[in-house]
Amino acid sequence: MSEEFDQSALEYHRFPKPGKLEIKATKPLANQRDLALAYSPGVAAACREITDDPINASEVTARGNLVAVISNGTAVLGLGAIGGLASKPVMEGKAVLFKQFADIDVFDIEIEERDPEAFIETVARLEPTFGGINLEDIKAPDCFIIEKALKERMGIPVFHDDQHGTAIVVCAAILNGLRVVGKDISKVRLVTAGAGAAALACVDLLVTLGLPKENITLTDIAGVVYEGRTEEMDPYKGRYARDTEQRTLAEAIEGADLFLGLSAGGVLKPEWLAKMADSPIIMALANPVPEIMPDLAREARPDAIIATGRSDYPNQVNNVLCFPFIFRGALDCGASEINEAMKAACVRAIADLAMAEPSDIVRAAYGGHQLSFGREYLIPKPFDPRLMEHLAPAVARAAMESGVATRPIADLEAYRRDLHTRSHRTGIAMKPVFDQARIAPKRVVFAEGEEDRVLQAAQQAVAEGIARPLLIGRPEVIGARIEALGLSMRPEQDFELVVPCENPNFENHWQAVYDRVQRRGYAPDETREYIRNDPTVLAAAMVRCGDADAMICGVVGRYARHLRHVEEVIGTAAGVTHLTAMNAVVLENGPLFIADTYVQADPDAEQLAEITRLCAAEVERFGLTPKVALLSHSNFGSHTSPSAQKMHNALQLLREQAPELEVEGEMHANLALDPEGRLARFPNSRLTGSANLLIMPNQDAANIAFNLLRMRDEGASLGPILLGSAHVAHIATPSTTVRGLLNMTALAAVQAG
Ligand SMILES: NC(=O)C1=CN([C@@H]2O[C@H](COP(=O)(O)OP(=O)(O)OC[C@H]3O[C@@H](n4cnc5c(N)ncnc54)[C@H](OP(=O)(O)O)[C@@H]3O)[C@@H](O)[C@H]2O)C=CC1
Ligand SMILES: CC(=O)C(=O)O
Ligand SMILES: [Mg+2]
Repeated sequence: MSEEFDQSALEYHRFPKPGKLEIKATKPLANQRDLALAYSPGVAAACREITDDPINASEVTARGNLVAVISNGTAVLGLGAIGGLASKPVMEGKAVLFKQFADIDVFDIEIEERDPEAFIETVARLEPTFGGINLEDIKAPDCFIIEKALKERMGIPVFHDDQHGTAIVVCAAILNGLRVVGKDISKVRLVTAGAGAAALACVDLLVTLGLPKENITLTDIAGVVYEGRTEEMDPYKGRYARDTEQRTLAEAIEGADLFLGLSAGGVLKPEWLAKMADSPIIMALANPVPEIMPDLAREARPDAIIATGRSDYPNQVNNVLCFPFIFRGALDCGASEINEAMKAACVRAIADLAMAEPSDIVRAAYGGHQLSFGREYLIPKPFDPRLMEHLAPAVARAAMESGVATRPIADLEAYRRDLHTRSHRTGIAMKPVFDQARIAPKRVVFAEGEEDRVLQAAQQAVAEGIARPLLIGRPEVIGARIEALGLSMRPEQDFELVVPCENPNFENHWQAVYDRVQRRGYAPDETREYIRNDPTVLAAAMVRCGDADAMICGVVGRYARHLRHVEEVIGTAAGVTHLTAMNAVVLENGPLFIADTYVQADPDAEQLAEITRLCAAEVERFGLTPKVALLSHSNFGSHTSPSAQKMHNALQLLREQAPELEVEGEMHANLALDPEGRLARFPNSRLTGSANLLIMPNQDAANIAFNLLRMRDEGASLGPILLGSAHVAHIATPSTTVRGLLNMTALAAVQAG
């Protein structure tokens, strides 16, 4: 690892606050009443709930979602017995991974105690605090004794991550690796470097999956684990002691199909690899330095599949793919333990997910690399947002079927959907829209049907059952891109191809367009060209003629060009004078809508009133009551500039046109979002609570505010949502993600309903 990288890691840990964690309150504590509820006397009511029935602890405390990551620092990564204090960065790190990947809260607990019995006594007494115990970086064989005793004594899941988390991920990777090289698990030979916590758990699980015990050779610091060896032996490795003359890893590796390193950096020499069998699988999983660096292994054996525990090489085999999700499933069904059936379910779920279509978010997180199942993509990536929704329900189902779930989940499919929503923040805002779209899926035509993002969004729309995509493009290009992206949707069955040069409804389409544009200077011939050459025009014509229910364009090219086509061919709905565009940023407490971000550059008061009405109606689709603030540099008449005056006038118009609407203005942005500040400044405000729809005086303000918030909030955003058109049409932007397009598809389908 370079010095520069180490320096960056230290800065990451030091600034802006030391460490990686803090505690955050989930309830307000702003006044005397909150204090009385949170603490004495109110808290006593919560205590009594638990004394009445201990199961209520998961309802009135954070326990049901709280896991202890506990270590005594005796086998910290591959750094050895560096002690509890020095292990703290790793344990804080595990806590962050639990939170980030599965929304599980963690207290990291480092205990300075190397005697297993004393350690067991300490941990066993923590049961009231936690919903689960994740033991971490405790050396073998102590970890076996500790885990067994704690499992017996505690009524909550106890899981030694370095054993079982690692074994689950390793087994998924090996099963998939063998699939790639076409070898049968019952015929392969395995040699390990390491015979400790991780290695022994891995070989145990591999044996249950069908790898014959006699095909396994363990090696450790003293070499091959053979029958009769006395040095550095314990009964746990003794189970795999072999009757063999081999004494070193260099000898044992001969003819092996699999190398599994869970020991220390650099113990595998490149020159030994030549002796391995054809297409060997080399898993060098010691952290942070693997048993062999992948480039050296690749040079020595170009035919090998290579994996490490690190994120900077392909095939990261690391227990992070398991522990957040196995605990998510176990906690959510109140599992009293994590048993063999739950582990097996997790192995299968990880292995299967690698073969499903990779997600756009994973691609984005990994620099847009092509990720399809194969030698360099054996198992999913840690940033794959699908992990939680695939693994946790599989684990919960296994817990329920094996009788260890104290709070069984009645509807596992609804649970999966809920997890999906939790792993995609925009999903929470979009949930009511998706639910509605599923009721009667509509035909949505995509103008840029050859684009990768469109194809991925279409695939997801099919999988979610929210729309039937119609893709404009060349069949051979669309087919090739579907193949390259590893998507499973098929023409006719899942989507329709719309080929511009073979358009059977061309006559209808051109006539419909001509009706709209003949007075805009287009001759019949030009109109024909217009449709043939521009897929946005064709998509608009299809919607106009009823051959599609809604259209989406704009993934390529300028917004203004697409807008012109939509205005020309589709136009505004009856009673609407102008189109308008609204975006939303999804904040922690819900979406904040902003308009007009793309269409009207400098709307007057009349136009602002229309924008507000269109946007407010759309906000309701998200299951929200619109609360509108008309924003300005002026605060309730503090300025009389023309732009302040127009916001004031818009308010008067809205009071007449939509008297039921909760709208106020003109006001500063901070007061829109701060009800108490607003009340102090202007007690007669008719807006209650925080505004969820901000109407800006012009497009500059709207677009700038939206993009600022979007960057601040790491891109969780919706839109642009085009409003006021005679038929449903949406114009994406070149930066719209697959998820953004999927959200637009769901919205379009619902609007068309
Ligand atoms: N990628 C992943 O997800 C994970 C990786 N790991 C990595 O695996 C390694 C082992 O962890 P864990 O099992 O928890 O630790 P343990 O201390 O329980 O086991 C370590 C094992 O490695 C052996 N070993 C240590 N040094 C050498 C060496 N120089 N040559 C040969 N064997 C050696 C030890 O031998 P002996 O028994 O003789 O002491 C022991 O068998 C660490 O590097 C850790 O980072 C662990 C968990 C997950
Ligand atoms: C990944 C992990 O848990 C370890 O290296 O110890
Ligand atoms: Mg570990």
